[in-house]
Amino acid sequence: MKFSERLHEKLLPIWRKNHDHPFVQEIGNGTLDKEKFRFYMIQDYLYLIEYAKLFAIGAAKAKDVETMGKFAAMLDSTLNEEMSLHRQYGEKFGITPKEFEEAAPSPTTLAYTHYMLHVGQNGTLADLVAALLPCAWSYWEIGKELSQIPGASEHEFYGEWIKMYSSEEFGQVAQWCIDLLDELTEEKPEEELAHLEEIFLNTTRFEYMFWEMSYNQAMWPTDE
Ligand SMILES: Cc1ncc(CN)c(N)n1
Repeated sequence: MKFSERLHEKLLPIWRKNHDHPFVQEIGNGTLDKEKFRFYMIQDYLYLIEYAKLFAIGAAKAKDVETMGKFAAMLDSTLNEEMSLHRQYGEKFGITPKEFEEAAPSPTTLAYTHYMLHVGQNGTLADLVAALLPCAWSYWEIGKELSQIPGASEHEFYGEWIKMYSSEEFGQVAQWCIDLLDELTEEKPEEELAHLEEIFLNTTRFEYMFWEMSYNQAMWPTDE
């Protein structure tokens, strides 16, 4: 069994929870409160700045030029394609790119990005890919599922978001990460696989926390 198949089987219940989260469901049926989406966009922009750095670290840790090139391309597409979606929503909300960049990260954004970068900087290339894979894979699954809802991709506000994450190009990035992790884990001892599974599980849980944080627009507790 490929390692990605093992991960998929094991983590399906958490993924189901992610897909069923009201934030995701309400994007799908077009009823999500725009203030919640605005909050999410800002936090997600900050998240993606840090997430993109993982690709740079991946390029530095890669063992061959082809893999380096792939990581470089993913860094570019995150900054210039995925984040341009956020900048377009920013225009609708009256948020400039500079305001996005200068916004304050929430505790969940900080915890999630710091965890990923810690694993990416201190672990192996397989550790890094295990940390970033739930981000690419789960969004692709969510995008595909929401795109099956009649009219969802054409929704006047949330349609663009669904189109981005159900797109062929986004799917190719997720598939490349899946294939790379399978390649890197071939013939690896169980102890190492269990360690990778734990990393994957942790960022999968962070994905859930990110939906939850966005739905509740959760920042730091106030001092009062
Ligand atoms: C929190 C989060 N996770 C994943 C993705 C998809 N790159 C995203 N935009 N935001």
